[in-house]
Amino acid sequence: MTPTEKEWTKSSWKNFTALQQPKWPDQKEVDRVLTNLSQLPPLVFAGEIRALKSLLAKAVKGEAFLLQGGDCSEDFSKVTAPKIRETLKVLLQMAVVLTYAGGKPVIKVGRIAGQFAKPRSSDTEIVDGVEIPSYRGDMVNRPEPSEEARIPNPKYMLKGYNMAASTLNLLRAFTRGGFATLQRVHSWNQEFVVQSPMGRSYERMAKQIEQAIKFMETIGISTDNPQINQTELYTSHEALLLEYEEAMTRVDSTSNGWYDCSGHMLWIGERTRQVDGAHVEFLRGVLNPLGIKIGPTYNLDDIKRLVEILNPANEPGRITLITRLGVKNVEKALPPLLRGMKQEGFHIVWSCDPMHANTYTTEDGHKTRNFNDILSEITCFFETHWSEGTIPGGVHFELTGDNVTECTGGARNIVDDQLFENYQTTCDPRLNAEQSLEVAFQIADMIRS
Ligand SMILES: O=C[C@H](O)[C@H](O)COP(=O)(O)O
Ligand SMILES: C=C(OP(=O)(O)O)C(=O)O
Repeated sequence: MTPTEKEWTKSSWKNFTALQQPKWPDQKEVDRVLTNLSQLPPLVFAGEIRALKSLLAKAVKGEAFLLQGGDCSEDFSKVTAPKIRETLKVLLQMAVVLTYAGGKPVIKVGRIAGQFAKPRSSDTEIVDGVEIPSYRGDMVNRPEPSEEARIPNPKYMLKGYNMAASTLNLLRAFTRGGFATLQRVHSWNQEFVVQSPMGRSYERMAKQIEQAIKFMETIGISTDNPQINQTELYTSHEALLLEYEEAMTRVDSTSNGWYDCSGHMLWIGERTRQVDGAHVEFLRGVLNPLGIKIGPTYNLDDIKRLVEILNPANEPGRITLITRLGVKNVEKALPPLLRGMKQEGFHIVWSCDPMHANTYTTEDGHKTRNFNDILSEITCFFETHWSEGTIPGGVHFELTGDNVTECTGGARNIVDDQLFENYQTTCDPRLNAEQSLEVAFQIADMIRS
């Protein structure tokens, strides 16, 4: 049986194989948590989800650009006001750089307020010679390297809901309450970035924006409006834990459609996008915009089938294909994908994730990614789209507002031996604020020319 052969319900995914699910030790406790979750208020609203979808429909045509980014794996202990503010700042900075260069709206989507579950390559890992279960995200188990910490605990799903709610609450306050006003564009520059070459380029651009706003005010154009004073930041995460996603799925009373109200945009990962899998079955029935990760070993027919199943009406804005091919493969693997999908006439937002296929482990065991590889994959992504006549519609990053040392390279040229200095991620390496800004300026140069 493949998805679409039977009627969809929010639990029909249970008839299919669900990969990467936790092995909960106590099913009764899981059921209690899920009942509780299904009675709690939605985290986001159907109207907001629809608004994001219409913005993404613009990105299909090249009239807007998608910037998606945030933690690899959100950490409960870092759900604090300063951390949330720093992540927001870096996304705002990147967005303003891209808007200024590209001359089109930038759709800001955080990997935030729900990115608490991780698919893993292996169920176990060896720590100090002992085999223990892998860490699977804070909604499932704990990152500390002990057998006990790695036992899945269903109560963490409830905690994840609460963490997502607090994060969203603060994000809504920051984005609507004056913090994100373009009049404060200078203040988004982080202290540790200000003195760097990137920080100085940002300051110059911020000054020009400030002058433009002053000029508008001088000639009597009001700048007291939401376009200047407010912004929208949408949330996204990988829809991995199907029990949690099901519990957060509700019917919208205004449209009668089903929406997964755990986040605005959801994506399906490289490891769980089997055409006949439970994740595809679940996602085909909810109306949120969906991302699909595509790695270098993709099968073109599978991708076509996936898009048909998940978007039978070919609705623009519903599907974002997020290619994560790796610097070594992108030149070869991207053109046939673009041609194949173009031939079918699918409406797609094409986004580039230059992180996930460029990971390597250093001699002393740090998982990292090199800034130049990241940049080269992005460059090749843009150039290939331009030569194939398709539209590069967005980018997808693992990043943080903190001054971490997780990815090598960049203007400060972090080397392998320096990674230990401030290596904080619980899963994959993220760009720090300075590297994130640098990548935004590099993309800006590409789109400007
Ligand atoms: O973020 C993506 C995946 O969860 C991550 O890359 C998996 O890492 P692993 O290969 O160490 O399991
Ligand atoms: C797991 C992820 O990516 P992928 O499915 O592309 O490996 C991710 O983006 O967190």
